[in-house]
Amino acid sequence: MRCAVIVFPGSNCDVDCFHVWKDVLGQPTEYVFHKEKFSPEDFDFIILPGGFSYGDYLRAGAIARFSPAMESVYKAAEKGKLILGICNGFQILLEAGLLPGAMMKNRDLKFHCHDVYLKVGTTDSPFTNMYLPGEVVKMPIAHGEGNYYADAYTIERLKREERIVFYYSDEKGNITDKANPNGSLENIAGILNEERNVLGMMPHPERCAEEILGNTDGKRLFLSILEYLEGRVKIGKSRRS
Ligand SMILES: NC(=O)CC[C@H](N)C(=O)O
Repeated sequence: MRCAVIVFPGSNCDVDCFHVWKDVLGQPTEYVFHKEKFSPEDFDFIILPGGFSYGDYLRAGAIARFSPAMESVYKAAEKGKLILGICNGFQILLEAGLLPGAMMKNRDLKFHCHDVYLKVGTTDSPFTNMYLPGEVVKMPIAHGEGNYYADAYTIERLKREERIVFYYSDEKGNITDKANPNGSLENIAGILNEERNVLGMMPHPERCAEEILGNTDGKRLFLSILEYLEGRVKIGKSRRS
């Protein structure tokens, strides 16, 4: 299944994402420079990687969302292609309006770089079908602007439609303020769009997708995508009003 990793000026997780899809999962993978456009038919899956696109000037993701490649990302999203935004990629998806809400600076104004526990909020998605409902996993975070905010109506809707994919939790899965590294509303670490083909998440699954890294909890996210793209799982069993 063909994957594009979009490279913005300042991306720094592009190589890791490329490596996971290409070498760990053995799938065709290409870099697409942010100035290039492509057709929705060219790829099955698109990654907006982490980093500091345009130096995080203005707000993280605020400039990158105007890149020519983003026009192609919009079109691909509309056609139902899978889009995964990790960290800065999530910030870009928010700025682009492909996901609802906004990121603010972490509540303690510090850059957080450490492992976190995450409670899986839904397995009914192309990205999380290989996890168990309510499972607790561990992934690294590394960001200064991960404090997710949305208005009360949007939060209510995200919950009702089971679009909160990961919550920051403690090791036992309790969603507490202490386990919240950045002040995100409802401990939100990742969300889906309404159609469930776009996921934005602050933790880095590509940094925990191989034994050699001491943690493979992120690998199942990429395996879930492959399961879905190869037609072995269907989504839409459990949800939506
Ligand atoms: N790892 C990343 O993607 C860096 C995140 C980012 N631009 C921030 O500090 O908020």
